Amino acid sequence: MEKYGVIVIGGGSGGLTVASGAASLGAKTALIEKEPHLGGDCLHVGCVPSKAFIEAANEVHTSRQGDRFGLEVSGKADMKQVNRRVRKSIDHIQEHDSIERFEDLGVRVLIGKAQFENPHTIVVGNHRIRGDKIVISTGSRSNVAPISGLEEAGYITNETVFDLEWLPSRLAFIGGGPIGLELAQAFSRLGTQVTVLEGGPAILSKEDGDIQQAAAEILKQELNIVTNAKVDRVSKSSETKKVHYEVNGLKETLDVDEIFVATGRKPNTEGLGLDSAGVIMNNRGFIQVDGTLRTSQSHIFAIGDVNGAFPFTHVAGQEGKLVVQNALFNLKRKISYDYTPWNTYTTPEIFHFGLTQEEAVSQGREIKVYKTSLDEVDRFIAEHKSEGFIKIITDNKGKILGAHAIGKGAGDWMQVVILAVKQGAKIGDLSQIIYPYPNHAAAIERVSNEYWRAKLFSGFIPRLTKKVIKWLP
Ligand SMILES: Cc1cc2nc3c(=O)[nH]c(=O)nc-3n(C[C@H](O)[C@H](O)[C@H](O)COP(=O)(O)OP(=O)(O)OC[C@H]3O[C@@H](n4cnc5c(N)ncnc54)[C@H](O)[C@@H]3O)c2cc1C
Ligand SMILES: NC(=O)c1ccc[n+]([C@@H]2O[C@H](COP(=O)([O-])OP(=O)(O)OC[C@H]3O[C@@H](n4cnc5c(N)ncnc54)[C@H](O)[C@@H]3O)[C@@H](O)[C@H]2O)c1
Repeated sequence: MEKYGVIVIGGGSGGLTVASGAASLGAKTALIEKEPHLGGDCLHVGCVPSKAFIEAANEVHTSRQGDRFGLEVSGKADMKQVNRRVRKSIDHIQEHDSIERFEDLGVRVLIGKAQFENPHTIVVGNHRIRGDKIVISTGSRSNVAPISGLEEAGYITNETVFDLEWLPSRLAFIGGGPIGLELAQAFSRLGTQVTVLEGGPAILSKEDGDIQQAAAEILKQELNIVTNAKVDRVSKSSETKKVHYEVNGLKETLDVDEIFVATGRKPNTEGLGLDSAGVIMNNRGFIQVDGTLRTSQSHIFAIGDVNGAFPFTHVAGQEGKLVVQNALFNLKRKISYDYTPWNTYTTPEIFHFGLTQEEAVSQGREIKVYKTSLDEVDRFIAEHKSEGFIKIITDNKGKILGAHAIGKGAGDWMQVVILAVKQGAKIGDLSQIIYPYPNHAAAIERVSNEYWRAKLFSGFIPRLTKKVIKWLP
């Protein structure tokens, strides 16, 4: 039986980070992936294709608005062309995540489904391999809500949408989280009539309340969004799919050509033989880990979506880097999610960092909230893209507890705040750096000026300066 220092199960965002890190540091490393290619969900059915699809849809949308400048644009978007562009983006990045590249790094790549035989032994096809340390990074998949008639009528998810060869005229999205909304808006921009049925009282339930409200107002210009929608069943008559739902006690039926289900995620743990490994799961069905990302077996780690902490590519990567150290050097370093931001790539983009106002209040903190509309920031005004705002939540001393923004490119220009907080800077420090005029990040300067305005131009300081100025010659 072949023996390895580290065996990684799953060649996606988390697994690839561990495999390359462990091999580069000299550990004998094996990587097991069930698909014939590496890259995982993010590359094949997640982040990359969705962002390529969104960009294609945005280009179509912008072209259609050419009439504002006297240009005539007509015609229907060709889904085959759109998805060909999506494929091109995947193929480009696939080169970086190729099996050959990992083998060149010294990783033994085994293609096949991994199954634990015992806590140290894994079976993959005809191979039985043994690992001193094992890292599970098998990701997640759509948790399709159990809706009567859905299976019979058929539906699409992020796993099948990028293979569509035709553009649906009418599309229902069940679920108003980031997966649903990013793609719902993209379809709308390609020319589809889109309805989003969200079971909860608001879309984007993890966002700050003000952001949720603003996002709903903006997105409603392009999408029909129904909240508190209880989807009872789905039926099909000839080519039309019917979604039967109830809202505020009223029964409604929505006729569509296709249904996209985006009702959350569930971990890929089936068939892994976790019982044989002695690895236990938490009450949500995700693999239970401690702060060092060790499972109930101290030599087995679980990272990425499968541990249910934060389902993002950058988190899987961050966890992977920590596990390389903990696994190889028997360290007990703990993961910190304190500086974990995320973006939602709707138009406009949404940036999320730290506590929401609701979370800060529920923790009983005394907070101050600074908010500036983007229609006070010159660049957004010049570009006619001034929808949105920036909001920073601090404690009484100006320490940043949360930062949120909705606006053009917010996911990029708000990065400044993450660095500032990481360096221990407070809100006041954000106005002490120079923002080359007229960049978008000046929104940060503007909101931090609010802090100084409150501090300097009211209360004791202006009373004092008034007196000093009076006595000056
Ligand atoms: C539509 C969509 C858009 C998204 N957009 C973003 C975004 O913009 N930004 C962001 O940060 N995140 C985004 N995400 C989330 C992101 O894709 C995941 O958080 C990330 O892929 C998780 O990485 P992972 O390593 O845990 O899992 P994955 O990258 O999915 O890798 C898991 C791998 O394990 C393999 N595997 C599973 N079981 C076995 C087994 N038994 N044996 C061997 N191999 C196995 C799988 O085939 C897969 O390759 C998006 C997700 C979706 C669905
Ligand atoms: N830009 C990004 O970083 C990005 C993009 C897409 C996905 N992701 C990741 O993927 C994860 C999963 O995204 P998601 O949108 O599938 O999940 P989610 O859990 O965020 O949202 C699912 C939504 O579906 C609703 N829902 C559930 N059952 C329903 C039903 N029967 N009827 C109507 N509504 C129902 C829920 O109330 C919820 O609002 C996200 O948490 C995110 O971390 C990230």
